[in-house]
Amino acid sequence: MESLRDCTTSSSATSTPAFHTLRQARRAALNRVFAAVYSCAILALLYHHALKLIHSTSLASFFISLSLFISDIFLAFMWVSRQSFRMNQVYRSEFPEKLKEVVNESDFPTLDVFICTADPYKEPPMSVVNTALSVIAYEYPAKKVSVYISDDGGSQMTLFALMEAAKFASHWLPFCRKNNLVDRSPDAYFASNHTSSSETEKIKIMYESMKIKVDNVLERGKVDDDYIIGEKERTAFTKWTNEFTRQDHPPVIQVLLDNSKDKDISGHLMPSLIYVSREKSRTSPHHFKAGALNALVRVSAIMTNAPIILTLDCDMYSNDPQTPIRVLCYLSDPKIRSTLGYIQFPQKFHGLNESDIYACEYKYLFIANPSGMDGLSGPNYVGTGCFFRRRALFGGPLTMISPEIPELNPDHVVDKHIQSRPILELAHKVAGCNYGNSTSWGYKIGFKYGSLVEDFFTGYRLKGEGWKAIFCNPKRPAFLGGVPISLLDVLNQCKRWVVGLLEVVFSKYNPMIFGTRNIGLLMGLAYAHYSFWPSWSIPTTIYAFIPQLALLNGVSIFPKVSEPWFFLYVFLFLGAYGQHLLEFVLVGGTIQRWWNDQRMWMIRGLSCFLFGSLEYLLKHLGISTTGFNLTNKVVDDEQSKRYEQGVFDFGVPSPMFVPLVMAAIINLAALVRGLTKAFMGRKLEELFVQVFIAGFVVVNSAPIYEAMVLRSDKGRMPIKTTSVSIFLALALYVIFSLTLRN
Ligand SMILES: O=c1ccn([C@@H]2O[C@H](COP(=O)(O)OP(=O)(O)O[C@H]3O[C@H](CO)[C@@H](O)[C@H](O)[C@H]3O)[C@@H](O)[C@H]2O)c(=O)[nH]1
Ligand SMILES: [Mn+2]
Repeated sequence: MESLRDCTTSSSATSTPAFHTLRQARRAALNRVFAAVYSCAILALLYHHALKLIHSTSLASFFISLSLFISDIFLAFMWVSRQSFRMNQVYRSEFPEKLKEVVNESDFPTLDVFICTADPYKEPPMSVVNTALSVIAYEYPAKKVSVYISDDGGSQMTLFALMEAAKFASHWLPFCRKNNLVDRSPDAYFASNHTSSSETEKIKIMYESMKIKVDNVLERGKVDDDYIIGEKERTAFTKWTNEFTRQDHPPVIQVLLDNSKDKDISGHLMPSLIYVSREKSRTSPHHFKAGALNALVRVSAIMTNAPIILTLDCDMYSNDPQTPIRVLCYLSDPKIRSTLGYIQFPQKFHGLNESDIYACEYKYLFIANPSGMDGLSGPNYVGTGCFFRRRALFGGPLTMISPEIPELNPDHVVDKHIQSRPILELAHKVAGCNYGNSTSWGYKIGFKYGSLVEDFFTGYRLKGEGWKAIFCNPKRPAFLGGVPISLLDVLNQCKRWVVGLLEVVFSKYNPMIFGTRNIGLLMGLAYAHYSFWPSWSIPTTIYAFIPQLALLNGVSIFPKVSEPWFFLYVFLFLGAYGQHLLEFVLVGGTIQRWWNDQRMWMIRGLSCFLFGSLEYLLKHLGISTTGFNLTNKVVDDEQSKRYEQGVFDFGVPSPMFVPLVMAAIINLAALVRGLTKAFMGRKLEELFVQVFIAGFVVVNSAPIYEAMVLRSDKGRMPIKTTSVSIFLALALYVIFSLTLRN
């Protein structure tokens, strides 16, 4: 890194062109004006609610008004905090080509890549292999790249797959270089429209046979003797004794490629590839992914100690071999270097269906909002596709916190060979499960413990320490990951996030207090917006049931169409939805995907946000212990066919579906009731807003009705869920009606 700094300061003296530029979004001013107008409308609405509360005539009407008031306060808070993303959106461009002309390769800093995996059955080893190969094949000096795989599953199958990958790499790397490939994940390449030649066929056969071997091993559940060829490999597998389980085992560190001596078939050196499975013991906490990353920070410090660290999830392969050079465009800039903690690329996905039915693209979370935070002090860390300065993990820019041994220091120069005895011994020691426990790892240094969204929490804490970050969103996505393709997987993932976010809310680092004080009002609000995500469930649940139950009982709770307040509601609704649609389309979304995005917000509000909050409560009270439930990455054929057709997958019963089905039923009933009244000639003036909301929910619930009544495939709504929900919806109706009458 030192050398890079030298080279760029000297080149900037001769006024080299900038390697990156920044542009402010043109609509910032417009956004601010709209924000001012919309704020007035919100204040008027709250005033209207206050009046209604004061003038309520019965206990029931008081409670209804109160519930609407509370919902709108939450919506108002979410709206206000969201404005922080809209105040100063910026767009960046980088010029890697220019950098390559000016900076010498030998001055490039070294790079340590971390890839996390945790379970061979939920995260297929072949997907880890593809991710690993895609970064091993980076267009970056091989001598400067080391790829570390953290295997929290402690699986010999994963190690075996990576051994195979190391062998395959010696053919794959020259092939990529020679044909100048951009798709360097073999799976992505072979699935793409590639040119066919005898050479391609040969390498494809090689790839397929590796795949068959790896899948065979996975099927058998262990690595049979006939698959083990070399002596070195045999010794590696002897670690898997009878006592070895994934929760209880010694550390395993295996150097599979060594960039000081291993060459590919064309005689070029290859990057290092190192398998690490940290020690596990049932009696010591392992802190899930944050723990795994910290173990890698330590092990890599001992072995290579690169100043730049790239973190990747096992399913996020590189989609552009130039990415590290793009990153250098920022890291080499002396003007921003001193406080630059990390550079985050957006999470983008392959294999989304056309209308993205589950809205897993998370356009706001991964694209629109980060460019807003980038105009402040930088995007949040999203766990993958992020280049860190190693130094940023050791205290603030001005207040370096030294680790307990000098070898872990970010400045330490490794002067021994990675396979030398002292290095391997120390690496095993720092991969020990008790190693981090008595030190500041996870609290003051490294990735931060204490939240299931360790990424969100770590990025936020780094900002608090004074680090800045950059959002880098090139046209060709730098990384591509997989998305869950069944509704339950989507909701479970989001539920875990909710638990993690609430852990941040109820810690001493609450963004509204600690955040606004330490990282500025707007940044604090931005982090607050995320950490209060679960609170969406409150307005969503209230709006999904109260107006409709009131409608079923013929009680009007919103302004009449002829009243001026009605227009306030119209403005608030159209303003919010209109702005959402506009922003969504501006970041490249289609109208259909926008529709599904807003639908998923309703769905999440009634399911994972609600259940996640409950789970947090149980965890907090010590009643349950939720851990990091991995997102499933294995797909069955039928399921993926349904996904491709854009059909919702319910399949297995889950309590999270119950409120969804209840809402679908109650809204349909309310709509029918409202419409029959209208047909019978009664004026709907008083009930119009309620009928409209019911209608809106019904339209959004179309896939639920279909799954309940029309479908017979395996992804249909389980009968059990439907019947429980019908019963509960009836009960809710009866209770509500009785309360209204008393
Ligand atoms: O004990 C654990 C648990 C998970 N992981 C790894 O963490 C990554 C993310 O897990 P996944 O199940 O894919 O979670 P997602 O919800 O899809 O991931 C998002 O949310 C996580 C926080 O909840 C972040 O860590 C991720 O980077 C972010 O993409 C995977 O590579 C896992 O192998 C571990 O290494 N050890
Ligand atoms: Mn994931």
